[in-house]
Amino acid sequence: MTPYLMRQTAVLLTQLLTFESPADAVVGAYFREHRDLGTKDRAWIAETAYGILRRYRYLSEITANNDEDATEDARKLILAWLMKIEGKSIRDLEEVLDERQKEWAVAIKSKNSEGLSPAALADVRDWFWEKLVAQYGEAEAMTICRSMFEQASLDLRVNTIKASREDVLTRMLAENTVKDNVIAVTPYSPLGIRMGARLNISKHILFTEGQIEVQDEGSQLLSYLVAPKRGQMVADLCAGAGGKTLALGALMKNTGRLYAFDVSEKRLNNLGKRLKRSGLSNLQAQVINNENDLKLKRLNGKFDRVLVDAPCSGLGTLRRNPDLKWRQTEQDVTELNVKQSNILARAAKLCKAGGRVVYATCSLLRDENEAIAEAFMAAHPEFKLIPAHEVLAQQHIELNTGDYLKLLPHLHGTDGFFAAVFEKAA
Ligand SMILES: C[S@@+](CC[C@H](N)C(=O)[O-])C[C@H]1O[C@@H](n2cnc3c(N)ncnc32)[C@H](O)[C@@H]1O
Repeated sequence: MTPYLMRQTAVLLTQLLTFESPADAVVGAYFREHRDLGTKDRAWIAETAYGILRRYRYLSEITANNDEDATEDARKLILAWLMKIEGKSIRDLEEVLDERQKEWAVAIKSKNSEGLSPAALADVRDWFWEKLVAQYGEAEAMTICRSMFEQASLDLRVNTIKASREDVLTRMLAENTVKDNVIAVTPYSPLGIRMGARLNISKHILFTEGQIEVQDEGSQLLSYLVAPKRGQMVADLCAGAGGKTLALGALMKNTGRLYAFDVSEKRLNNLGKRLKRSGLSNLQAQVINNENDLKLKRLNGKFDRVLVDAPCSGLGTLRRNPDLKWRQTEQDVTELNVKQSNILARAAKLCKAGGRVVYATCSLLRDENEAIAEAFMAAHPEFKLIPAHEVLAQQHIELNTGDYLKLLPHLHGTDGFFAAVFEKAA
């Protein structure tokens, strides 16, 4: 660490802590504006800033920031991060600190976690903590929150339209793609590869040629839960940039018809770019105004499978998006619940008799998960719940989390996901 790096990180952190935009967008824009920063410096700045976002509440409480000077507060947070989380001593940092910063360091050193609330120790907002405790109990809620302090692994999905997992693994091992070959198959997804070390895969030839995609193992499993068959009609109603759509297309072996809908043109454009690499030709993307868009009407009752990867709080992805802890409010979740129910109800109409609807989120909250699924079943007696583990077992994936698929980072090594499979009476 140098005074220069400290300054750069403090400026970036000050922007991040306004919580006006998603952290990945802020960091991306910052690096585009500071092209002079070298690779190592960028890595240090990004890792420090993300680390602080993960531990923001705890670090803020022990630095007792005064909120008067945002850059000064950011510098205190960096110091607290280095000392309390990275284990640096005042002596380690002495050379890079000015006199005032040394005083801050002495004050930070004297602080411990005594007197901090459980929510502060879990590093989440009170409302989220209370919901987690009500669902999981205090001990597991703490384990879940702490598991989100870790960086997520980099998971890849092999695109079976173009390659096999064996071939990709052999090639990566042969060329030493990851230093020390910290690379393995994923425990559950038959198409996943997990990289133990972070690297920029987007320039790798296997990526540019479309043989691999970046996709969390949990997200890969959701596509298996949809279990589309060759030649079927499948809709991805909230396709976004198409992480799951592309996986579905590959599972369909590029046959049948796959529709990708989303309200965001920008996200569907990103899907377009990924589609070119994928080699899929069975996919049609369409922007809709909302789930009641008239464009969907002619498709009522036509689909064998409908995936609702619903807009959600994203609170299962805090390892990757720690800023969501501070940006999402309880009110946001209540508003999302209305959208989630409406989109799921619309999916029910698109589904044909004997077909299936899969409802999924990357949230940990009952309000966005079980509560939506239960209300759906109560309002739609023509649908029955198919146990998720049975659907996975039929595809030789041994993973039993009960009738619903419920993935948690500390148990499954994936992001937090929820999914329910509903089948419409024939
Ligand atoms: C969880 S994200 C989807 C991620 C995507 N399936 C993937 O795997 O990359 C939810 C998506 O729902 C979209 N969305 C929000 N409201 C919608 C609506 N009423 N109808 C369809 N899509 C909607 C958002 O634009 C967002 O892209």
